[in-house]
Amino acid sequence: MKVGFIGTGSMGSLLIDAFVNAGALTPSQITASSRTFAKAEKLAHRHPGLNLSLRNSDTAADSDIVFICVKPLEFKCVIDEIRNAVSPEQIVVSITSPLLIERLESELPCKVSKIIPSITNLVGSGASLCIHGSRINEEDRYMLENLMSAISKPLRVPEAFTRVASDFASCGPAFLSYFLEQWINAGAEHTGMDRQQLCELASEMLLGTGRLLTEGGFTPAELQSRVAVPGGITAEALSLLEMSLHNVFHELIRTTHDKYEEDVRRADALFSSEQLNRQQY
Ligand SMILES: NC(=O)C1=CN([C@@H]2O[C@H](COP(=O)(O)OP(=O)(O)OC[C@H]3O[C@@H](n4cnc5c(N)ncnc54)[C@H](OP(=O)(O)O)[C@@H]3O)[C@@H](O)[C@H]2O)C=CC1
Ligand SMILES: O=C(O)[C@@H]1CCC=N1
Repeated sequence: MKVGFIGTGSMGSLLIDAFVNAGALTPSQITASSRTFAKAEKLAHRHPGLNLSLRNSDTAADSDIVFICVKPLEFKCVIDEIRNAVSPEQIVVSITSPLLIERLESELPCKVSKIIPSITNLVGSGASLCIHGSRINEEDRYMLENLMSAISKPLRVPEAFTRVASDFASCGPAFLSYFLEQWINAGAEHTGMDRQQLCELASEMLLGTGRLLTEGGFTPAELQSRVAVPGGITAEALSLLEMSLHNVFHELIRTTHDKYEEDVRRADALFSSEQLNRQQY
């Protein structure tokens, strides 16, 4: 199996590092191209044997599966470059959610899926969200999800729920890290304890909490009631959080969904305006 990566910025290189480190792909199975070629060269230096292409169309033509790892508004440019280089048996995977499957299928003559990774996949953890297009068959699904299972827990989600699922799986590490950073800073400022040590404590706590929620059989509500002894310190602080953060999570979901809708519209408009031009001439 040959796998291509178009765009070796943060996520493109993370996926290549993760697949190679997990032994799921050898460097010689991979071809990469990127706008700033030096970023692709850096990867080839890290993974001797990895193939580089100057043109996205060559990356696409050389691969059974092509991951497109660019930002939503950069997508059209890439699609225009690869449209004539892919054939019906190849699979193009978008790692960004605002490009809709319907749009990708109408623009490309091949099979398409969206697979939304997470920074947690770098350490072989966290989920990857799989949304498969109508041309993907059972064998393709198995191949894609088997590949993703080397670095993550692949979960199928309906396209309509991509945003909320991605809020947790992909944005979540940033949200939780923000929460921890504020908490660590406050702890250090109030008590004088070393930030680094607090960060170590917080990180171990997060890891343990994740394990209790996955392997330990706890729900978030059960964890809270087990820790917060009646009349104790945790209960007091939980009441404060309940009062202070009550509405924040509804607003968070609204915010991510509004931005997503805007990105869908803007990414789609790039394709639609050209379609209109094509119809006029
Ligand atoms: N960051 C995250 O945790 C997650 C991100 N994603 C999605 O991944 C996508 C990429 O994000 P991220 O990797 O952080 O972004 P980056 O900007 O770091 O990476 C995008 C890369 O694509 C390159 N690029 C842009 N246009 C082209 C082109 N026409 N041909 C070849 N390469 C091109 C850019 O080149 P140049 O270096 O010149 O800018 C850049 O290196 C986003 O859409 C995001 O939604 C999904 C899940 C998690
Ligand atoms: O911030 C973003 O747009 C991307 C989507 C998921 C994680 N990062």
